[in-house]
Amino acid sequence: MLITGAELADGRVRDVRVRDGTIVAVEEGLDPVAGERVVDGRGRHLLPGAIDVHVHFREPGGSHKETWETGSRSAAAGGVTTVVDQPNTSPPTVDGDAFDRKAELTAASHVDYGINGGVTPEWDPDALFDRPLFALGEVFLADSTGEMGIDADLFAEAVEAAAARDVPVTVHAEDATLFDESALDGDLGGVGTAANADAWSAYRTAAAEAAAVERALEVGEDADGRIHVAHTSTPEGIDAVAAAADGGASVTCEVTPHHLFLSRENAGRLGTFGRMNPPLRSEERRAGVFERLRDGDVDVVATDHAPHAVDEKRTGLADAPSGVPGVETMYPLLLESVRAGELSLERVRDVVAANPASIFGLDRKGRIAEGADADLVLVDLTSPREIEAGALHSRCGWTPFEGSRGVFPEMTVVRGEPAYERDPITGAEEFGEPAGRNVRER
Ligand SMILES: NC(=O)N[C@@H](CC(=O)O)C(=O)O
Ligand SMILES: [Zn+2]
Ligand SMILES: [Zn+2]
Repeated sequence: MLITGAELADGRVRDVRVRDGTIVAVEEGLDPVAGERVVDGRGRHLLPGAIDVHVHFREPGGSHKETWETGSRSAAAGGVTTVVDQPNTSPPTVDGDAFDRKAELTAASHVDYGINGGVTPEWDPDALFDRPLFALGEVFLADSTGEMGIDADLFAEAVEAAAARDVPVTVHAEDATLFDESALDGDLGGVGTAANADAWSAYRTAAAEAAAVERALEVGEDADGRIHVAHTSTPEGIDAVAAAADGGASVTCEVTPHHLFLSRENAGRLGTFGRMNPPLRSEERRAGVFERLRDGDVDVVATDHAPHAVDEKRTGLADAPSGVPGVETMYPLLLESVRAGELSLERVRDVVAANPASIFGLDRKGRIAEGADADLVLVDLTSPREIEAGALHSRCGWTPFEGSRGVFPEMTVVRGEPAYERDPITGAEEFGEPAGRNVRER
């Protein structure tokens, strides 16, 4: 495949040649060779495929919410070429058998993947570390979907075990002792009202995140381990990680599209569909998180793609499961911010591709350069579309970003094979055969 005349994130206009799944040339004036497919990239941008280090594809155990096939289809259509699946499936990915079972299901994946190992009192670290594990995580410091919250001692033990093998630990940082139980008492205004939806944000406080981030950083430092804080939802959490990193610690943080683009002001519209952990924050905190993305303290944007069925989300606040889908809309929303002049394209490239690749040691991924895997996304920054659930591919069938604008891929390529293509003229879509490969297999 030869992609001609596309602009790269740094402004260079280049032809990119792909052979046997690898980028073999990034040059000007390349001529097609016999039999080579030529893709006209003129007027478009060519970007590295996103590496989404935080998804919940729900299998095994939750196939009515999402499957490896539907989740990875959604990823490909959103320009995500590698996903990392989290362990709160059923059974949880905490031992060798559970890991192997999940690994079999990934045969349906349209994109490359990593499988994380989880930590519960029953976990089997030797069996997990023996396998092509992506990383530990998310390790839950408080209960979330799957009730995998663990205590301080087990957390320290897990971080030490990972540090001994130089494996990073992705942490869900909330401290349940600092949740405000009173926020869930009394009259919550009934299902579907703004007061009802907003109670979740009042309950799972910003202070609970800050305290847990501090604890994770301390434990990481004591063990000389590598800590990656998942879905950091507050400026305070991001600043704590940045300060520790400045002090020389091996720590990074991730933020989600929902904490960047939604706030408690959207609670009325979203109702229980806006319930997730950590919860939506004030508009002021949301703006602070976005500022830190723009200015450099945020290392990674990852989706925490956490699909639940519509009828599950429609129950009352107390019963609705936490989590929102997002794997297909992350790159589009960020690219729309680029189009609007709010973020630079290089910054977006770094947080979705280059940084996750370097933090998690994916040497062949996250960049457009000779010798790298040909994981590529072609986009037309002049053509945003309105986000509609009906046009997305997740099995869950809804999105918290309904009605927002996004710049969606024209084409997504995984190791040289088209995983998704949209005909810009007819709008018709095509998906390639499942091609996913464990990024730790090599
Ligand atoms: N974020 C969520 O609210 N839910 C996630 C679990 C998690 O990431 O905490 C899920 O798996 O549903
Ligand atoms: Zn989490
Ligand atoms: Zn998660």
